Amino acid sequence: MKKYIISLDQGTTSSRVLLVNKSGNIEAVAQQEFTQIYPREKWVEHDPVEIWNCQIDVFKQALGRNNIDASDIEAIGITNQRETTVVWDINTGKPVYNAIVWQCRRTVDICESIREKGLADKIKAKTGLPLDAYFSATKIMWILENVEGAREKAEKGDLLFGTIDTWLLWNLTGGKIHKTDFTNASRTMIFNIHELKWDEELLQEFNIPVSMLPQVEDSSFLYGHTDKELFGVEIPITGIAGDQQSALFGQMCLNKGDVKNTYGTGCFMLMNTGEKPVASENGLLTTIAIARNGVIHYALEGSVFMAGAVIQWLRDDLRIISDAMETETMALSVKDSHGVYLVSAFQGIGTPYWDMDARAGILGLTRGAKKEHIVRAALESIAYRSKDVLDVMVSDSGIDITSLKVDGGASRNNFLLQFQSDITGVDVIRPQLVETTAMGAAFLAGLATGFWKDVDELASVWSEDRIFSSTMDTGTRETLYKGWKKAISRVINWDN
Ligand SMILES: Nc1ncnc2c1ncn2[C@@H]1O[C@H](COP(=O)(O)OP(=O)(O)O)[C@@H](O)[C@H]1O
Ligand SMILES: O=P(O)(O)OC[C@H](O)CO
Repeated sequence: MKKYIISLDQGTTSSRVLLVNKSGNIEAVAQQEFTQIYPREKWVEHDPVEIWNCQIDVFKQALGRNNIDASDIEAIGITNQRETTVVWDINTGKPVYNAIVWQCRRTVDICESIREKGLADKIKAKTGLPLDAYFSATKIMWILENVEGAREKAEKGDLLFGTIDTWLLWNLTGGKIHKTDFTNASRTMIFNIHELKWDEELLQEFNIPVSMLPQVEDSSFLYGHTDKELFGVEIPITGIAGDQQSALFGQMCLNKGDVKNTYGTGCFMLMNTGEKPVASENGLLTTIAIARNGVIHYALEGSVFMAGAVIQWLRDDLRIISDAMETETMALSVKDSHGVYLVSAFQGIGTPYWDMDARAGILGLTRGAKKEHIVRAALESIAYRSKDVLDVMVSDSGIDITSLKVDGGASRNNFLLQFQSDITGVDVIRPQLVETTAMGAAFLAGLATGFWKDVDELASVWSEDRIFSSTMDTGTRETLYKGWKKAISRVINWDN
């Protein structure tokens, strides 16, 4: 019996590898950061070759440091930063341009010209996504229009497109397999989430040749085997999911109404809405949660751009803390925020306000305000923004949320989670393993091979660390949240 599942977690700033055993314990972790490329204001790129090398290096490190033989690996699961776009030449395997990262705003003008053609509603109806530069479609268009010779090659069928999962899969299989899974496809803005295929009409509108696109498969599926050259043995690759969907699965949010919130640089909240897609009236995305055994589950997704990043700002720019860990003690050293609110609209504000002209502010300061109050207000702002998203998720889905599973770096902060519960009135559940993103891909890979028999077996792997329940009375909750809404109203449209 093979001993391990390997999870490759290719994130926006680093590549990680986790080695998971049958009991669901993590036996080894390796991680490496890679270069962020900012060629111009608001442009963000990664070098796909560096990403590949970095991912394979950490893979080999994880095996080498722990004396693991590749023949002991049952299967590989891949989870990845989503939307980030790579286009490469089928003949050379070389990218024709850097990867255009999900954060990159270079295609805002392309989006505007698509909007002028009156296509926004159609795009939302077909793909579940608002027309935005965030998603892959306009990034592919940009490469085809701006990289010399790319359009001609693409028309001849010589170029391939992939999100990062597809790029890693292609390289792991020695250039043999060009596939993706439904969760990643649902982030491209060219995938019809109802018909479950690339949308011919949108492809025509965007002038993207269908020959570039990967075949779409279930998230738990035998995609192919690693090239023997890499590890001396051929290891099956049997799981793929975008990182937020992988975290949803890793949190065992398998049923309609289950919700998770990941507190990282930003916050991503996803609710499993079951086998039917739910359209949002309030700026949430409708996306594919997971595809297993031929069954699709959909999700509603809301995101907050600045969450843990606010804490980094306090540390690196305001310099009122030296470590993120300090914020918990500082916040607890004062009895409240002393009326201070911090709205972290540094780059505009998303769900449900969607105002790119909003700017950040620290409001309600009096002469008695201390840095502890500002730190507390910063942590509270993460919880207030998550409540903003949670409230519209309830109204759009018609499903009452009674508990919220949490993960991500900032979910280590007990003050934050207690305040999250207080301000929402919802139980906040932190699992023992906060590596849920990587675990989700490991679970998907292990389920496909029978390493784990079924999800019931996995349910015993997931265990709770702590539940935070509200101790705040309704009156206080309402007063505080009213103050938050007032603070929001002051920063809206600031830069206009
Ligand atoms: N104890 C803490 N309290 C508050 N924020 C924290 C704490 N520890 C880490 N963070 C924040 O969490 C983020 C890192 O979380 P992580 O899940 O690694 O993010 P990402 O995957 O987006 O890089 C950072 O922005 C950091 O400021
Ligand atoms: O790599 P992360 O954790 O910042 O996640 C990025 C998201 O997938 C973008 O949609």
